[in-house]
Amino acid sequence: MRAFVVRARAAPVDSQQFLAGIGQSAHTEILAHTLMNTLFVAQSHRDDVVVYLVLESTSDFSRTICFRSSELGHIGGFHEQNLTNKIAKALTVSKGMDKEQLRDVEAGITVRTVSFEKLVQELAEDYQLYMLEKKGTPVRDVEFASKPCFLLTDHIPMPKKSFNSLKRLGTQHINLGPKMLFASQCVVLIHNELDMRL
Ligand SMILES: C[S@@+](CC[C@H](N)C(=O)[O-])C[C@H]1O[C@@H](n2cnc3c(N)ncnc32)[C@H](O)[C@@H]1O
Repeated sequence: MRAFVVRARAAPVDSQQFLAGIGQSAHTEILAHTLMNTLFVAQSHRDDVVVYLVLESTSDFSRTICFRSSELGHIGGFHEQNLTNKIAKALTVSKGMDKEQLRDVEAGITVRTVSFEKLVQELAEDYQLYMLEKKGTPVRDVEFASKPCFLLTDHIPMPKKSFNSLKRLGTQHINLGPKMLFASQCVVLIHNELDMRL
């Protein structure tokens, strides 16, 4: 199993604001692009992937939308609008939720009011955490654990205080090369690196 967490610090948890953020300063389209490249391959989807999108621009709780590739039904197409609509639907379902509640959205998709910090604490019990960042170990020198979980951000960097808590959870840092890439490009390289080692 491969897990990916995208911490989207600029993404609104209100579904209308989320949709309005496409192509604007919130750059919510990043989430659709990353979702596309983590879950799908040509003519199919990967069957061993779980993706967590953590949307943090909120006046109450972060929303963590989870996509499990093995449980997803027919998604209805790979275009950006379809994927952003799936995220917006999960946000609508999450309206009025209290802290740390979970709701089902549709097959393979759930939404939780859980923070990034709490989520990674939970994931660290099952997975080896790897943070994608330019100062990390070159990916080709990394020996991956059997259950890796990759942590990425949107265009806003991980806050400094998160580095200490991630360190306590044994997070390793990975570099994917000299260029600053989009999160959606990082996940393709990670998948490919793992695919080549199978
Ligand atoms: C567009 S980048 C984020 C840019 C952000 N402004 C920053 O300075 O970190 C999106 C995600 O991809 C990761 N990333 C981008 N290029 C990378 C590279 N060459 N190696 C490792 N991670 C990378 C970043 O760490 C971040 O999690």
